[in-house]
Order: sequence, then structure tokens, then C-alpha cells
Amino acid sequence: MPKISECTSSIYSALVKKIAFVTGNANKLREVKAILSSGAHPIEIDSQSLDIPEVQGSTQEVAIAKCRMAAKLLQGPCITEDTALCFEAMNGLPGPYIKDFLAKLGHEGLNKMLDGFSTRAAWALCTFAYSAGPDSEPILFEGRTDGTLVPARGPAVFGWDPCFEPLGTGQTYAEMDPARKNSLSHRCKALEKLRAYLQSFPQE
Ligand SMILES: O=c1[nH]c(=O)c2ncn([C@@H]3O[C@H](COP(=O)(O)OP(=O)(O)OP(=O)(O)O)[C@@H](O)[C@H]3O)c2[nH]1
Ligand SMILES: [Mg+2]
Repeated sequence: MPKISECTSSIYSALVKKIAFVTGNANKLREVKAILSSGAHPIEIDSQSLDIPEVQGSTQEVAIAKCRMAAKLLQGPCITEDTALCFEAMNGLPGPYIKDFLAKLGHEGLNKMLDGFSTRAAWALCTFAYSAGPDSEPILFEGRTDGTLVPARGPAVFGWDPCFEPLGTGQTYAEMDPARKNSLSHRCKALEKLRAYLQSFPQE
């Protein structure tokens, strides 16, 4: 079983100041930089755009394999991220396969997938993985935001942002000011746990 860290930020002090983030997604990179550069103990991102092949499996298996491969390519510590969009009516699918579903079906097709089902409930799941290096097993940090899949509203800048309306907000991610999305998103919840973990490292 992969190790999933719990968020216990209050007991930690800030010691890691910079980390390599391996992703091919510029929108992810922008949000991660915005979230980690804020707060009392900012963490700087050294971005590495590498094309990492992705395995099939659960969100955890996909996240672990991506991070293992990234640490091997970099020959050093790094973080990676995998994002899933999960439909309640489909027991969590498309999940980690949302990238292909979005590319082939678009926003309208994603909505059509749920026609005929009794619920349009969905959740966004972000899984960060941290590896200390090529010989270390990645550790996972998950963040989840619940919401509803809706017909697209707002600018189509980032993936399925226009189709996902977090519960109780009345706005899709795409309609939100970036700071609002970053305050309640699946990504910020996972990064809060990762930040706490990175800041728990003993001083060298
Ligand atoms: O509307 C969105 N709001 C988000 O907050 C968000 N985060 C990720 N995504 C999209 O969901 C798929 C995940 O696939 P994914 O995790 O494998 O990412 P990726 O392949 O683009 O990059 P990476 O694997 O190199 O990091 C890709 O289509 C991403 O564009 C998002 N869409
Ligand atoms: Mg990917």
C-alpha cells in the first residue's frame, strides 16, 4: 500500500525552500507556483518539463509510477502531480483517464456522458507524489473537492475547469478569480499536505 501523508502543518517548521516539479502542463505549473509561493514559508518551484509515460491503474498507482519515473530521469528529489475528475454515477470514472476523455469528447461530451444517470455529482482529486530520489519510494498527498458536472461556463483556459462547479460556490472553476480557485481547489488541498511534509525535514 502506498504511504499517504496526513496534514499536520502546525508542528512543522519551514526548511525545504525549493523543489523540482516535473510536469508537462503549464496550467498546473502556474497554479502550483501561485499556491506554494504564498504564505509564511514560500517554496520555490524548479520546473522540469519532461514527458513521463503514464500507466493505467488507480489514481495512486498512476501517481506513484509517474513520480518514480521522474526521480529516475532527474536522478534526484522531485514532485509530480496527477489529477482525476471522478463521476459519482460511474463509480469514480473517468478518474485518472479524464485527460483522454476530455480530448476526445470535449466539455459537451463529458456532460452527455451523464445524461440518463440520476446524479451529476463529481469530485476533483489531486494526487501529489514526492520522491527523495531514484531509490526512494514516492509518498502521496491527496486533495479532493466535491462538486457537480455542469454545461461549460467561463473561459476555456484550463482543461475541464468550465464544467466543474464546486459545491456551494455557484461558480465553475473557470468563472472564479484564480485566487478563489486556489483557495478551495483539489490542488490547494493536496499542496497544503505536501507543504507540511516538506517543511518537516530536519535541518542539515
Ligand atoms: O480544468 C481543469 N482544472 C484543473 O485544476 C486541472 N488539473 C488537471 N487538469 C486536466 O486534467 C487532466 C489530468 O491529467 P494529468 O494529471 O495526467 O495531467 P497532464 O498530463 O496534463 O500533466 P502532467 O501529467 O505532465 O503533470 C489533464 O487534461 C489536465 O489538463 C485540470 N483541468
Ligand atoms: Mg499526464
